[in-house]
Amino acid sequence: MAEWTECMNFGITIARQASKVILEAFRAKKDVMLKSSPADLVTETDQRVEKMLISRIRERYPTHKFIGEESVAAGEKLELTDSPTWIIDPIDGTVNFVHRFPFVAISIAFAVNKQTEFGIVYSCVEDKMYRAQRGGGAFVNDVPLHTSGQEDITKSLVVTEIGAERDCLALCTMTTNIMNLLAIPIQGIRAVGTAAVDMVLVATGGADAYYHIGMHCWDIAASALIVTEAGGVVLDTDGSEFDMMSRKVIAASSMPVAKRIAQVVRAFPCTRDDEDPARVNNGGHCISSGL
Ligand SMILES: O=P(O)(O)O[C@H]1[C@H](O)[C@@H](O)[C@H](O)[C@@H](O)[C@@H]1O
Ligand SMILES: [Mg+2]
Ligand SMILES: [Mg+2]
Repeated sequence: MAEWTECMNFGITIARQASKVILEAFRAKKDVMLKSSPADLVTETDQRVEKMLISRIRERYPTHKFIGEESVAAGEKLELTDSPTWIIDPIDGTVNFVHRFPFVAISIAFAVNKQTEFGIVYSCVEDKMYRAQRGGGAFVNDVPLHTSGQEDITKSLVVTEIGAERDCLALCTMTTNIMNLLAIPIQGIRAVGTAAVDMVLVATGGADAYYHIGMHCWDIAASALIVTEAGGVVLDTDGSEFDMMSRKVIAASSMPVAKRIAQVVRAFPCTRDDEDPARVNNGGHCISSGL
């Protein structure tokens, strides 16, 4: 664990540097581009911040590998090997960034032998630095984090996102999931607009669970470790073992809450992050039945 502390501290330093670029652009006029749907946005700042993070890391750790959201969007192969790999979302919550909705985060995970060794989520506008090292606990601005430990789904506040999909199958699935959870009943549904912040709220105890279908490894790899190091549970939406490439996740305060959500929530078909998007006729996005 201590072996990667120096890397994590470097990640924290460059996240703070990148945040300055994001906050300066946050207030400025933005040129917005679309990716996989009318709600899947990217700006020049997303691309610039990712390039800045990767070049600074590469300068210090020339043998390390990268999985970056915008590098993959530009055609780079998404492959997690046993090599030390930085998994980066330069701006998580780009729709929020474009609208100046004050929740945008930099998410940086670091994996070796396909196991996440540390995770950093920097919520820039809030100035909250969430971090965790495997086996070392979870912290926000150096204060220890613990989940709520809630085991009763009827006393739970659940966070989710509608995501970027706008096809009928995805929208029907997402809204049906929300309706079925509310009918249990749970005490509320929230959506912050950034998967990374949604998920670290479970680590803070401010939410009792988060689930989502369709996000990517760079959205959640860091926050998944932060949740487990805060005493939480992270599973696939079908209740099986979490796999950061599956694009389906439940993060919860306890196993009973996680398992209860897995009983209710249904996923729509999604290509895995590590599947060749060329094999899928919609550019690697979640498959729509065209209903
Ligand atoms: O803002 P980005 O990095 O694109 O990540 C968002 C993702 O695109 C959406 O589909 C999810 O619903 C959000 O929670 C992610 O933050
Ligand atoms: Mg993201
Ligand atoms: Mg992003």
